[in-house]
Amino acid sequence: MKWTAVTLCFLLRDGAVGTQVLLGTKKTGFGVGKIVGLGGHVEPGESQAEAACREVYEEAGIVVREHDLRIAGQIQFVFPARPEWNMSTSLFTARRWTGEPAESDEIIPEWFHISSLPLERMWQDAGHWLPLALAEGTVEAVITLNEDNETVASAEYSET
Ligand SMILES: Nc1[nH]c(=O)nc2c1ncn2[C@H]1C[C@H](O)[C@@H](COP(=O)(O)OP(=O)(O)OP(=O)(O)O)O1
Repeated sequence: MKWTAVTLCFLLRDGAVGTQVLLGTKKTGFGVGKIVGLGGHVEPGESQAEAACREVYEEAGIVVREHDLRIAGQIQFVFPARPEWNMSTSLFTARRWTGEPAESDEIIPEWFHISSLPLERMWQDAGHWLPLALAEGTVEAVITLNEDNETVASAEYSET
């Protein structure tokens, strides 16, 4: 099976009323209209961490240094009806960065409380793995989508 290497990076900040995560509404491309994590394709010659930092900067104008990334796990997104969409996704979180989130051509960034994630506006599978990825451990998951490429056929995951 062919996997496209992609990343997702979740910036976290603590406020008076709990922890928030930076997500964003996708304006173009894959998952347009959905609220998603910042991230995207790993370019040739790039590490996954380098790609995560680059994508966060391109999508929201925020500078994250590689050593401030925490590895939060790995997800295989399987699209049996569109195998060319299969993605192997490296998850990261970060609590240190520089800059304020700014809208880009790709994303409208927005902070959300991790206790009230906008799951109804995200990929349906996010409810299976995102809360785990935002906790302190790591999550390993295989998410298989239905023929509609939207709803979840199966979700196998483990948390460490
Ligand atoms: N089922 C799924 N649930 C989810 O929450 N995120 C998913 C997903 N399947 C893919 N993703 C994420 C992983 C990756 O960060 C993103 C796809 O990469 P991109 O946003 O970079 O793609 P685009 O084609 O829009 O952009 P370019 O890389 O600029 O071509 O979608």
